[in-house]
Amino acid sequence: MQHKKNQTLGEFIIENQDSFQYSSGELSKLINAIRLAAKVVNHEVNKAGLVDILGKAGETNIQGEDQQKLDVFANEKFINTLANREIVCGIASEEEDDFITINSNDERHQNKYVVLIDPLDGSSNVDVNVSVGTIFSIYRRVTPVGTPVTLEDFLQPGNQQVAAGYVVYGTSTMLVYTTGDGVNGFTLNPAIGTFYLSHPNMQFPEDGTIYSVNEGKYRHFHQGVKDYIKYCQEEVGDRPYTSRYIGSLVSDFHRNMIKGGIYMYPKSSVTQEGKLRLLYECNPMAFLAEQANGLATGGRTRIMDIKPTELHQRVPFFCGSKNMVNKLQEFLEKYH
Ligand SMILES: O=P(O)(O)OC[C@H]1O[C@](O)(COP(=O)(O)O)[C@@H](O)[C@@H]1O
Ligand SMILES: [Mg+2]
Ligand SMILES: [Mg+2]
Repeated sequence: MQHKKNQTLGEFIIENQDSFQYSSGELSKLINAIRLAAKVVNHEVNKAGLVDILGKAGETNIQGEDQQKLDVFANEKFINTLANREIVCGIASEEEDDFITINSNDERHQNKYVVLIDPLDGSSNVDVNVSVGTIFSIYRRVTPVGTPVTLEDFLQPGNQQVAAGYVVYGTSTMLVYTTGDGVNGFTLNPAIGTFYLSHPNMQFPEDGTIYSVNEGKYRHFHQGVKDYIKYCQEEVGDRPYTSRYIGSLVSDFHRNMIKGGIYMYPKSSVTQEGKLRLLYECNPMAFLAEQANGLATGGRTRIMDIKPTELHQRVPFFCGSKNMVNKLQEFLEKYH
C-alpha cells in the first residue's frame, strides 16, 4: 500500500487500486461514492440544531427503534448516492426492513458489489451534539452477475468482506477504511471539501488502558464479563483502566484504536444476543480491527467467522487491543 503525505483520498484510491486483487475500478468508484455521500451527511450533521434535522422522524425501524431525522436523512443520502451511480447491485441498511435490489435487470450493468450500511451510528447522541458516525461493509456478490441479488449475497461471513470502513462526524470528520491491506484514515478539510490522508496505516496498540462498556447494564452481564470489568478496575500495575463510553460505536472504536482499549457490548439477561448488528456494525468493525492488529470476538467465536442467518441479527461484541481482548476471553472461558 502506497502512502504519500498530504495525499487526497481520491489520489490514494487511484494509486492503490492495483493493490486490490479484484481491481476493475468498480470498487474505487464505490469508495468514491461513499466519500461523496459522507460529505453531504457531514454538512447536515454540522448544522444540526440550526435546521429541522434534530429529533425523531416519527417512524420506527425494523429493530423497533425510533428513527431520528438524521437516521432517515443519512439513509436516503447513502442509498441514493450509491444507486444513482450504478456501481452496486444491492444495498442493505439498518433503516430498511429488507435489502434493496439495484439495476438487476439491465444487461449493461454487470455490478458485482453489495453494500451494507449503518447510515447513522450513535443515533442517541445526535440531539446532544456528541460525535456520531456511518459504518459500511462491502462484499462481492455470490449469485451470478446480471441476475437479481438474493439474501444469500448479504448473508456472507465477515471474512468475505472486500472492504469496510466508517465515517466519524466528530471534532473533525474522518473516513477510515480498509480493502484488506491495512487501515488508513483521511481527515476532511471542510474549507475545500477534500479528505486528506492524515492517519496512514492505523494500528491498535497491543495493550491499552481504556475500557468502553455501558456499565448501567452491569448486573445483567455474564459473570465472565463482570469479572473482567472488576479486573479493569483493580488497583494493580497499570490498572485501574480508564472507563470511557461515548455511546457511539464508531467514536468509541476510533478512540480505542488510536489510544489502545477495548469496546464491549455483551449479551445480557435483558438483550439476549446483545444489541449490535452483525452485518453492518460488528463485521465491518471487526475487519478494521484485525487489519489494524486488533481482535474482535463474540465471546467464543471470531466475529468474522460467524455465518449470518438474518439481515438484522445481533451478536455480542468485544473488540480492541489484542492483549485486552485475549484477557477478556480468559475470563469468559472460565465459565464456558
Ligand atoms: O445506549 P446503549 O445501549 O449503551 O447503546 C449504545 C450503542 O448503540 C449504538 O448506538 C447502536 O447503533 P445505532 O445508533 O446505529 O442504532 C452504538 O453506536 C452504541 O455503541
Ligand atoms: Mg449503529
Ligand atoms: Mg444507526
